[in-house]
Amino acid sequence: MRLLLRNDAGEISLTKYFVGDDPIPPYAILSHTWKEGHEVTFRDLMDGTGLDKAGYDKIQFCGRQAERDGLPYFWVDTCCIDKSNPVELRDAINSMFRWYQDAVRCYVYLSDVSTVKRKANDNSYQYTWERAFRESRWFTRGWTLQELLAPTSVEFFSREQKKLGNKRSLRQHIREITGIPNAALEGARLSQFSNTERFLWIQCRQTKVEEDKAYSLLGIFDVEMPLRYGEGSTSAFKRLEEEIDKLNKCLRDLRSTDPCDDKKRIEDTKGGLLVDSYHWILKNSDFQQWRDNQQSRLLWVKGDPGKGKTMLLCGIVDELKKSIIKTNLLSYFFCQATDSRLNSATAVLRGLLYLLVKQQPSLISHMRKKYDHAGKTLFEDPNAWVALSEIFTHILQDPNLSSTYLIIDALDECITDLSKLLAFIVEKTPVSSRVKWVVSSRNCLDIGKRLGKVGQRVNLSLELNTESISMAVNIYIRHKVLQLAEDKMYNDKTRDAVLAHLLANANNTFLWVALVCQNLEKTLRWNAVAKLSAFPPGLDSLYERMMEQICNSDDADLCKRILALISIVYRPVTLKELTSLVEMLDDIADDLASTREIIDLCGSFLTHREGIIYFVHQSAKDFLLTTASSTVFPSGREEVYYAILSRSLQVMSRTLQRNMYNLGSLGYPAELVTQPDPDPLAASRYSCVYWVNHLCNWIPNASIDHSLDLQDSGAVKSFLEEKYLYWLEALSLCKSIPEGVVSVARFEAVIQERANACALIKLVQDARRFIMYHKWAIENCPLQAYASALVFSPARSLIRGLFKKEEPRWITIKPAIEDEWGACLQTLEGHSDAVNSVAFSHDSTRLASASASASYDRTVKIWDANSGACLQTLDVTQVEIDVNSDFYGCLARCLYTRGRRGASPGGITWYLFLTRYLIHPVS
Ligand SMILES: Nc1ncnc2c1ncn2[C@@H]1O[C@H](COP(=O)(O)OP(=O)(O)OP(=O)(O)O)[C@@H](O)[C@H]1O
Repeated sequence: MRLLLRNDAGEISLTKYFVGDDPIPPYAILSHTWKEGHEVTFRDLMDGTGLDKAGYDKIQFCGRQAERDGLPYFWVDTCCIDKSNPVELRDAINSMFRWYQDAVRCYVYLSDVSTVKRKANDNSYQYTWERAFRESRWFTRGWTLQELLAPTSVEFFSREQKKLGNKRSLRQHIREITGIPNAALEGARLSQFSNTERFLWIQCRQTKVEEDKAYSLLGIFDVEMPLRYGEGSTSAFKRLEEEIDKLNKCLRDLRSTDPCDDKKRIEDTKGGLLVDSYHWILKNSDFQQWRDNQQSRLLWVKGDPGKGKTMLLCGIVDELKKSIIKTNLLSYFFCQATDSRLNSATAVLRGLLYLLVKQQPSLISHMRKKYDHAGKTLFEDPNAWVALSEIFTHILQDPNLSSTYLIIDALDECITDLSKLLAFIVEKTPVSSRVKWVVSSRNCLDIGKRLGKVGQRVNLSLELNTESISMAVNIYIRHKVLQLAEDKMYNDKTRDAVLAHLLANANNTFLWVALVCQNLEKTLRWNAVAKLSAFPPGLDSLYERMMEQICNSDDADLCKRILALISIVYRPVTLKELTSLVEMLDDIADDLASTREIIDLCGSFLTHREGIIYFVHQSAKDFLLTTASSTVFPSGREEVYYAILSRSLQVMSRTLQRNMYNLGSLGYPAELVTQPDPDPLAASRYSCVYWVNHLCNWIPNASIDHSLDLQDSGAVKSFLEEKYLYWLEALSLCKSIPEGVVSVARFEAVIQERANACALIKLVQDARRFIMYHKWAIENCPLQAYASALVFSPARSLIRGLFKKEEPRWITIKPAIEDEWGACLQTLEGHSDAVNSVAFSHDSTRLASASASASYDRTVKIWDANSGACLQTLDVTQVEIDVNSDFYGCLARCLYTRGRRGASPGGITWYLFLTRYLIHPVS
C-alpha cells in the first residue's frame, strides 16, 4: 500500500509503496463518495496537477484531521492506488477491507450533509443534519459498506468538516438506515453472521461498475478471487458464492471437533466454571508477565492431577475473550486421553486450525491448494500431521495474521504423537511475535525438558502458588457446600460438619472436593456426617475407598464389569452401545433411564452427558487400569476383550441387514445419507468399527472356556458368512470404510497366525480382496455392496457366492468376470490423467504415483498401500520431479488400463501386484 504524508508546511506527498514485511506506520483513512471528474487521481499527484479539483479539499481535510489526531500518514482511495496498473488495482481491491480495518481512524466525509440550518420549504425550519444524514448518498453506495464495518473507529463529518459523531454514538441511526445489527457495527467478527444476512446488507446499495457490487463483498466474506471486469454482476456474484461455498466445504471437512463445544461440554460435565476460583490468575505475576511482555511467548501451566488446570484454562479463554480486541484471534484445544478423537497431535492442530480459520476465513488460502487436490483425506490420512503442521507454519508466518492466542490444555493427555506436538510448539513459538501460547500439563519431566528449550517461556506451577490455589479451592468448597446444603436441605450442623471436613482434607485439590461432593449428593441427608469419614484425604485413597464401596454393594459385579469395559473401549460409548456390550444389562436393553441409574452407581468414576459415558476424570481411568486393575479385571484384560468381541458379534448379527437406512436407490450417495431416528445402528455402531480391534487384542486363554473361537465351525466364520456384506454397508453408513479395510487386513494377519482353520482363512482372504477391490464404490454409495461389488467380483469369489441372493435380479446379462481374483488388489482412483510412474516406499507401506509429465495432471499422489487411501497430493509445479530418475526409493512402471470397469473419465485402474515386495519395472 502507498500512503499520503502531510508535512509541517501542510504539503501532501505520496510515500513509497509498502510491500511484504515493510512496517506500515499508523495511518488515518478517508471514506467518501466519488464525484465524476472532480476527484484527484494518482496521476494528478504524480504530475503535480489536480490541486484545483474539488476533490482536493477532501484530501486536505483528511490530512488536517489526521494531524489533529497525531497521525502524519493517511490514505485516500482516489489517489493512493495507481489504477492504470491492473496488478496493483487487483491487490488493492483484495486488500481494501484490511486497509480500512488496520486504519487507526476512519473519517467519513459526507458532502451532502450540512450542519447549517436552512429552510426546507416556505414555512418549515425543521431540516436538521440528522435527516440529511439518513438520506446521505454514502449509505447507498457499495464500497462504503466495508468502510463502515471494517475500521474500529469511524467518525462522521459534515460538508463543513464538522464532526457529527462516530459509529458508536450514531449507532441507532446507522442501524435503522442500514439494517446492520449492532454487534456488527461494534466490531464483531463478520464470519459470525450468516451469508444471507451479509448479502442483505449490500442488496439496496449501488456501485458504478456492476461487478463491484460483488467485489466490494470480498472483505466482508474474507475471501479472495480474481477480478474480471466485464463479466457482469450475475457472473461476479456466482463466482463469489462459489468461493464462499468452497470455503465452507473446506471448513466442514477440517472440523473434526469444535473446541468451543468441547469447552462447553467439559465445563458442564465438571459442574460449571466458578469464576471466583480461577480469578486469582489475573493477578498472578507470571501470568501478567506472559500477557503484557511482548518477549514472553509461552506460558506453561503445570500442576498435579485435579489441581484445576483444565478449568483454569477455560477461565483464561473466557478472560482473553473479554479483554482482547475483536480483531485478535483466540484458538484453543482441550486434549482428553479418554477420547481417541481428542488425544492426538493431529487432532490438536486440526482443532486449533478450525477455530483460527473460522475467525479469519482468509487463512484458508494456506490449505486450499492441497485441499482442492486431496479433499477431506488431507486432514485424516496417516500423513495428516505433515500436511497440518505445514499449513499451520504458513499461517503463523502470514503477515496478515492478526494477533493470536493459542491455548492447549492437558498436553500429557495427548497420547498419539505428543513428541511431535511438543517439537512443533518449541519450534514455532519463536516464529511470530504476534502469537502467544498457553499450554498446560501435569508435572511431567519429559514435557518440562522439551518446553525448556523455549527461551521466551514463563512457567506457572500450581504447587508453587499454594496460597492462591488454597484460596481458590476454599472458595470452591464453600460454593459446593452451599449448593449441597440447599439441594439436600442440610441443617446448619450438617452443613458446618461437611464444610469443616472438606476444608481440612482437600489438600488444595479441586478434584478431591468435586468427587466427595458428588458422593454426598447421593448420600441421604441423615447419613452425611457419618459418611464423611469414608472420604480420606488424597485422590488415590479416595478412589480406593470408592472402589471398596462398589465392591461391597449389591451391584458390585455389574459395576466392575462396566468400569472394566469403559476403561478399554477405543472411544466413549453411548448408553445404548453399553447395553449391547454388557450381558448383565440385557434385561434393561431398552430402558435407558435404568442404564443411567447404573452408571450413577459406579461411584464417582463415571459420568454421562447427552447419552455418552465419560470418565469423570483421566485420573479415574488411570486408577482403574493400574492400582485397581486386579479388582476390575479379575480374569485379566483379555477376558473383557473377549466379552466385547463376543457381544459385538451378537449385536451385529441381530441388527445388521440389507438397506438399514431405507435408502431410495442402489446409487444413493453416502454424502446425502442422514441418520434416521431411531437409528437401527445405534446399538451396534461401536461394534461395527471396533470389533476387529478387540479380536486382535484378545489372546485366547486355554483356562477360560470360550464359546467363540477362530475355527472353521466357529462364530466368527458364521458371522462373516451371514453378515459380511451387511457389515460393509454398515461401515459405509458409519463413514468408516477406510477403518474397515485396515481391520480386515489385520484380521487376516491375526487369523493366519492364530487359527488352524483353512476354510476361515480362505474366507477372510476373499473378504479382504472384496473390500479392497470395491472400497471406493461402497464408500461412496453404501448399497453398491449389493450391486457393482457383487456383480464385478470373480465368479468363484466366496463372498459373491455366499451373497448371491442379494445380486440385483434385474441385471439379466452379467459382465464376464474372471473366475478368480486377478492380480489387481484394488483400484486407486484420483489422478485426472494418465500416470507415468509408481513406486513403493522401502517399507512397502506407501505407494507413490506420478502423473508428472507436462501433458498430464502434474501431480504426485501418495497412497496408503494397505487401505488404498490417498494420503497426499503433491503439486509437481512445486516439487521438481524428473520422472525418469530415482524417486521415492525406486520407480516402477506399472501396467494400467484407462477407464477399465467404466471408471470415471480419466480414472485409472492400477494393477498392484500381489508380490508387491518384489517390484520389478515392467514395460
Ligand atoms: N474454577 C473452577 N470452577 C468449577 N470447578 C472447578 C474449578 N476448578 C476446578 N474445578 C473442579 O475440580 C475438578 C478438577 O479440575 P480440573 O479437571 O481442571 O483439574 P486438572 O488439573 O486439569 O486435572 P488433571 O491434570 O488430572 O486433568 C473439576 O472436575 C471441577 O469439578
